[in-house]
Amino acid sequence: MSRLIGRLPKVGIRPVIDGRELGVRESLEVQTMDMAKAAAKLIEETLRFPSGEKVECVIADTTIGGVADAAACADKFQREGVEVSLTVTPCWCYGTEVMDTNPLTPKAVWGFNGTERPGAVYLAAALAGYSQKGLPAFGIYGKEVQDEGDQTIPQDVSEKILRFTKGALAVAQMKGKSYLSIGYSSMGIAGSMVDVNFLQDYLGVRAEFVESVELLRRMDEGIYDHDEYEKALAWTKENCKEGKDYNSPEAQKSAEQKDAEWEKVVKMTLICKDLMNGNPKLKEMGFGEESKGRNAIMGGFQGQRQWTDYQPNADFTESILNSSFDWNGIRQAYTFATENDCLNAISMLFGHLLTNKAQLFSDVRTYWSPESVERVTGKKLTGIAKDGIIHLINSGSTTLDATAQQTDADGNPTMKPFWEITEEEVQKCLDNTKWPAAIAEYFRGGGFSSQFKTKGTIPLTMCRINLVKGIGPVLQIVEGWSVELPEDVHEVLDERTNPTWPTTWFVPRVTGTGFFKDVYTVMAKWGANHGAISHGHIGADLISLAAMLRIPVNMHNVSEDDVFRPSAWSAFGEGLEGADYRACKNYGPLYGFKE
Ligand SMILES: C[C@H](O)[C@@H](O)[C@@H](O)C(=O)CO
Ligand SMILES: [Mn+2]
Repeated sequence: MSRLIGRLPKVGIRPVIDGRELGVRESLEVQTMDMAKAAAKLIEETLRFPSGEKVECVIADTTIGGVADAAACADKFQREGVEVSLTVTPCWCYGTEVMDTNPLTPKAVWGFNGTERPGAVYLAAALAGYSQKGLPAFGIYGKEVQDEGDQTIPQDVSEKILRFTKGALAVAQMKGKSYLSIGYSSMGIAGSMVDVNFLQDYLGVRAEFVESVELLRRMDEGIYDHDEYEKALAWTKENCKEGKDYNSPEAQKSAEQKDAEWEKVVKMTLICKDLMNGNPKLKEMGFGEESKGRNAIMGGFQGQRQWTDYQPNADFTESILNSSFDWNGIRQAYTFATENDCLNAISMLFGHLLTNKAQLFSDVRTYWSPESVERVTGKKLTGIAKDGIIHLINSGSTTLDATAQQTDADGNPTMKPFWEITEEEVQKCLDNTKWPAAIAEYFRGGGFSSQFKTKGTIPLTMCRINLVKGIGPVLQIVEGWSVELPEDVHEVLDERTNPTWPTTWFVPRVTGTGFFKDVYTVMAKWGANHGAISHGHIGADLISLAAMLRIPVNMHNVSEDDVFRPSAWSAFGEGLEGADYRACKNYGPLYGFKE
């Protein structure tokens, strides 16, 4: 396994019970503990961290029948590094006496839907207590009544347990880590004006700043692993084939200049990794401070313009970091934004922590109506693309995994967590990517952009956090699919924009109403120039995660049945989206401590 940084938070399971001894408690001990064990088994057998390790659960030493038991459990959880709390019970318990009062731990309560003992009544009492005390908790209650001895976890319950746990673990993994800003504001892009207080208050993430000149210093002074550099350069020459040079003959660089640029972009990649997470090799070389890194769970590179006017762009660096492999083999993808768009990096991090997969970073560039496509290509869009497509494209930062050259068990194109990716699939991702010289009018300093197109049809979810003065952060989410256009249509559309960059043709799932009226409206409602795109339909997971972080969702196309938020959200009224805004405002940022 290849963990990038940090501790692995554990999931604490709290079996709560009716505390009345001499009959009631004793009769429930086994059933209650068994529920805890079943929940732990489900979580441990299903969930993994993006670094590949299995998620670990910690069960309280005893069932919890009153406040003394609850306190003993809280102590154990603290000792064991528990940062997520799931309470389970089949019976009546004393609501606030057995509750978990840690305000920073995301919480859920699963009340067994049976008839012999009132688990659901306890759930209602518990959730009322959590609401009254301002500690939002997710309530989990199966749709169908189960018999007393039934130890299975129904499908609807397991879905909710896993959705809650994935989101809560994402919250816990971010906490205490850093966003590493290399350079600062890029081309006036608001998302690159890193908002230190937003990171701190909402995510528990600190902002770390490094001036890009540090890359020059480390290159000039040889502060990188020289053996790794030789290996990386050889691998790059072997696997990263230069594409067509689209520059005018006068603007084209010589082969020697290009070779020198390749050497630089490879060094930049090594150095950015070291800046994020450190490297023991540097300590051996006498650079103790540099060897430590910045504890970064994500980062971004300004590039444009001061750096790129002068030096090769970081497209290679960004694409390789965001991929699930490099010269060292198959590994966890980094989360690394181009144009230092911190808000897009956070959106990518959400996707990465929820799916364990590498993420795409794109400009949400062009809405192509069927009419426009027909006008410029003479061809009609067909299949799922028939009502229009959105061109996702950007220099740098899109993972090479997004070539979608990996396959699932049924042979369909997909993107996978790194531990499921094979060497052959890595090779196919690389073989389907070319590296054309950067367009000189944008990138005077040169460099190489990754050029590929995403295979269709794979399910995708695009999301994006935006900061809105007066509200704070809001999250937008759109589920859809990649679509592959016939080569002649692709070429005409691609050549009109920047053919040196990676393209994903995206079809959002539209509903005919509101923000999802049609493809045009989805594009028109997008809140910024960038989107973070994850493989899979993960809108519901993102919605639950956003609620944990008190970030309202301003736009999504997830079915109402799949929207799962803390039970207190129902107290803010019936319209789900308006209630989400009111609830997030009421609770405020998770780490926004005020006097
Ligand atoms: C080359 C240009 O400056 C691009 O980088 C620009 O179109 C963007 O990506 C803006 O987000
Ligand atoms: Mn961009």
